[in-house]
Amino acid sequence: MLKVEHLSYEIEEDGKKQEILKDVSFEVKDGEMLVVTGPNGGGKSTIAKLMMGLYKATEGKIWLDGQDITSLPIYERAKAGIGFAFQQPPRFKGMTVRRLLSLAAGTDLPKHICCGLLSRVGLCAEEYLDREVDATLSGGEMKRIEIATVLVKKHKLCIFDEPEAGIDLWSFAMLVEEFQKLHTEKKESLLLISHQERIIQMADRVMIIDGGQVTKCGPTQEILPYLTGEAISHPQCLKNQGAAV
Ligand SMILES: Nc1ncnc2c1ncn2[C@@H]1O[C@H](COP(=O)(O)OP(=O)(O)OP(=O)(O)O)[C@@H](O)[C@H]1O
Repeated sequence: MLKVEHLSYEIEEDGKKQEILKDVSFEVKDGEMLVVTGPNGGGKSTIAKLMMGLYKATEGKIWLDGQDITSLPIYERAKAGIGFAFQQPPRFKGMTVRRLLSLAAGTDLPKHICCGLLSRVGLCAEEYLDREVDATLSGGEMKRIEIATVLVKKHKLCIFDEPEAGIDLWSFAMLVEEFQKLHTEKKESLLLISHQERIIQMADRVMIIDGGQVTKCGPTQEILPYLTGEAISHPQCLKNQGAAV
C-alpha cells in the first residue's frame, strides 16, 4: 500500500518561494486504482514526480508497504517496486526499443516477449524493435513504448501520468483494456493521472487536485458528478466544497 502524509513541495524562483503542493495526503491500497484528476497546473504531475523521487518533498512522508521511501533516490524507489510512465517520456539516442524494454525488465528479453509487449500497446512489433528511442519516434509512439516499459514486469505500484496524451483513439482503446486487465488482476496498485472519463470511470477512487491541494477524494461514483456536471467548468466551486479525503 502507498501512503502519503502531509506532502508539500515548494520551489524558489528569483528569490521568491512558491508552494506547488500543500499538505497532500492520500492512500492507494493494495490492488486499488486511484485516478488523480483536476485542472491544468493543479499539481498532478508534481505528485507523480514526488512519488518517483524526481522531486524532493519539502515536507511530508511517503510510505510503500510500511517502508519510509521519502528520501530514497529514484533507482531505489524503482527497486522498492514503483513503476513509472512519464507524461513526456525521455528519449535515448543510440538505444533501441528492444534494449530499452530489456533494461526495464532487468534481463535480456527474447524477441517474442518484446513483440508481445509492443502489441499490447498497439505497436506493430517488427517495425519498432530495432528503432532507436530518439527524436524520430512520434510523441504517441514514444508514449506507448514508455507504457510498455512499465508493463514489462510486476510492480507494487504503477504510476501512469496522462497515458492518454497524444495517443490515437484506436490505441487508446487498447490501453484502456490493458489498464482494465491490470486492475482486474489486482496484483498491482495503480495511480493514474488522467483527464479521460473512460479512465476515471475505471477507478475505485478519484482524487481531485486543484491549486496544489486535494479538493475532493472519494469513491468514483461520488466524485464523477463533480467532474461531469457544473463543477468542472467552475473549478472554484470544487474549492468551495472543501477537502474531503
Ligand atoms: N520546477 C518548477 N518550476 C516552476 N514551476 C513549476 C515547477 N514544477 C511545477 N511547477 C508549476 O506547478 C504547477 C503544477 O504543475 P504540474 O505539472 O504538477 O501540474 P498538472 O496538474 O500536472 O498540470 P497538467 O494537467 O497541465 O499536466 C504549475 O503551475 C507549474 O507551472
